[in-house]
Amino acid sequence: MPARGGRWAGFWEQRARQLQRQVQAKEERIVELETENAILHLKLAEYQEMTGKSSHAATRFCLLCDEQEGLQRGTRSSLAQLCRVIQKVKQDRKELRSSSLDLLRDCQGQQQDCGSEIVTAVQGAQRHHEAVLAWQSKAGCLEQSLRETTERYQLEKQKRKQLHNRLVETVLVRWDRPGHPWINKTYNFERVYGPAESQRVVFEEVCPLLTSLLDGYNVCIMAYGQTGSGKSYTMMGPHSRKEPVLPVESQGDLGIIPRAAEELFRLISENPSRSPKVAVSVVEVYNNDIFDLLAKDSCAVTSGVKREVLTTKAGKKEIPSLTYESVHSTEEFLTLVDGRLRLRAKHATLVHADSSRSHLIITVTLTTAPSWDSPANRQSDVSVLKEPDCPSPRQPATGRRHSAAHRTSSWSPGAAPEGPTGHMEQVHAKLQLVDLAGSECAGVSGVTGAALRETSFINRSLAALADVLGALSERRGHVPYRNSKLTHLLQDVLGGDAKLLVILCVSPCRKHAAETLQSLGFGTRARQVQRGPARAGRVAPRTPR
Ligand SMILES: Nc1ncnc2c1ncn2[C@@H]1O[C@H](COP(=O)(O)OP(=O)(O)OP(=O)(O)O)[C@@H](O)[C@H]1O
Repeated sequence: MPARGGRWAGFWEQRARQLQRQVQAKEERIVELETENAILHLKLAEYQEMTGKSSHAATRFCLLCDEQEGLQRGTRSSLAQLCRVIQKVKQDRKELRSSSLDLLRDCQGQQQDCGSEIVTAVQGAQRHHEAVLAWQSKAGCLEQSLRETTERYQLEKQKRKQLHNRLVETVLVRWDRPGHPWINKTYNFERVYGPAESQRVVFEEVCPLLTSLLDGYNVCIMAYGQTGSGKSYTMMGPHSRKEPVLPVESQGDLGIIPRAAEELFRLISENPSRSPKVAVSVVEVYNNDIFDLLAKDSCAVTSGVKREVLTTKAGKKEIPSLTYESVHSTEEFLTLVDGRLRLRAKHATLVHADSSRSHLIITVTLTTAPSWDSPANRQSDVSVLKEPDCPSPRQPATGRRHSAAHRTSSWSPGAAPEGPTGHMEQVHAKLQLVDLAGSECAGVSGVTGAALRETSFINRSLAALADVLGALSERRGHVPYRNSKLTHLLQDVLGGDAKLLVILCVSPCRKHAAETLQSLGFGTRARQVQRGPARAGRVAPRTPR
């Protein structure tokens, strides 16, 4: 038994050790497993954490996926829209292309048309250019020749002026009267017209004066001579003619007055920018009284109304209330003057069946637009411009009608008419056309009674005119202007700055030699009158046919 018990004990011991070893191994294994478990727990925790993270990431991913899906949907719809737009654009582009092609074709067509037009235009322009060049060269030649002609003209003008001043024409009078000393006398004048010379030739002498008139000079053209010597013929034309027919040249016998009117309006029309207004007054000096032949009575009938000459503050001679009428053409002028000439005093004498018994003075006043600076606007130099209280009509000598005065549109030429603004218009220049009554010897003309009285007044006024010219030519201190109404009225012309042309009408007949000598003497006096710079007296004798 102890041996067997010992063996069992050893066995059990061994067995216990074995089991112990096994338990130990198991415990170690458990520790190991626990360690592993812990590790695994750790890993699990780690994985859990990772899983958490992953699920968070997955959630975010899902969200992103959703978002992306949404975006994709949006993109798809946008894409679809875009596709539609692209389709539309493609369609539009197609249409645009086709319309562009059409347009291009049109443009090409138009371009071709334009091109051909441009070519035509360029060719035309070239032709024009060539024409312009040709005209320019022609104009250059013309300018050059105009310059040369102007220079030549100026030279000729100067020469002509010098010659004109030096050369005069001469009238030689030889008169052998039984019982009287032999007369052999020469008279020098600017120009002498023979019986055959036409009215046109006489007017050529007058014509330049009208240019002077428009340049602002006062001009006076006066016909002087014995009765029947051709004064009225020279100034107006023949008595027997009907109303003048225009143009004046078509009636060759018309005198200075119609020709001057025509030339005046022609010159005015040549320069419309300065276009002065033209007004006319018609006055006669009859039996040493002044009559306004344009004045009308209360029934608007024209009659001669007596007027007086006044001296203005500036020393000018004016006829207050003198009637002026505006005229705008030669026709108006001639109609007016012709009508008034019928009122002129006439009387048959032995020398002349239609003798004028008065001095006729037609005044043409040119006025320009009102100017603030004009002397007329600064001060009127007319003292009194009132109508006489009781105008006295002329004593009738020809059975003509006379009645009380009635003023129409009238003004004094010195004061000038008022313009539309109420300002005085400025007198530019005055043209006086004077047809004097003829000097006559009562014995020769055979007049008596009222006609003799007229003759006496005519001769006295002509003598007064000759006295004035004598005083002026001798430069006497006193010039007797007031000795007659005629000289008083013409004072500004005779002693002033007007260009004066005296036409002497003289008869070549022996029986009128005394009167002819007297007229030539008058002309010589007139030539000797030297006044201001405007003019020297020019005298041109004329003999009737
Ligand atoms: N150069 C001329 N050519 C043709 N006829 C003329 C010429 N000169 C004058 N006569 C004529 O002589 C006549 C007298 O002329 P006009 O009436 O002109 O004279 P006057 O000098 O005016 O006379 P008065 O002073 O008496 O009025 C008229 O019939 C006129 O036609």
